[in-house]
Amino acid sequence: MTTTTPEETIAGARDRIDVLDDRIIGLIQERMAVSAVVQQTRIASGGRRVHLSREMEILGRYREALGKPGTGLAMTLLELCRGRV
Ligand SMILES: O=C(O)C(=O)C[C@]1(C(=O)O)C=C[C@@H](O)C=C1
Repeated sequence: MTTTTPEETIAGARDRIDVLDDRIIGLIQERMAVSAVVQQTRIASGGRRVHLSREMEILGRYREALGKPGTGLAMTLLELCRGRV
């Protein structure tokens, strides 16, 4: 029987975290591109970049799923997607 050392367990878990972080970053970049389409379309038809009620919906969703830090995460995501307001 082979035993796994704590160092090996940690190294393996960190490899998985790196893979997950790459996927998360890819998803964020995809979200930014989709968000840009929505914003550009709204602006081209005379609207504003920011849509507050939609942002409230998104903040609520993240908070419900992840608790209070979820709100901060959603705010950071929104800033990445539409810039600072
Ligand atoms: O859903 C929209 O109307 C968007 O423009 C997308 C988005 C987002 O990234 O989620 C970006 C800016 C708006 O203020 C609200 C939401």
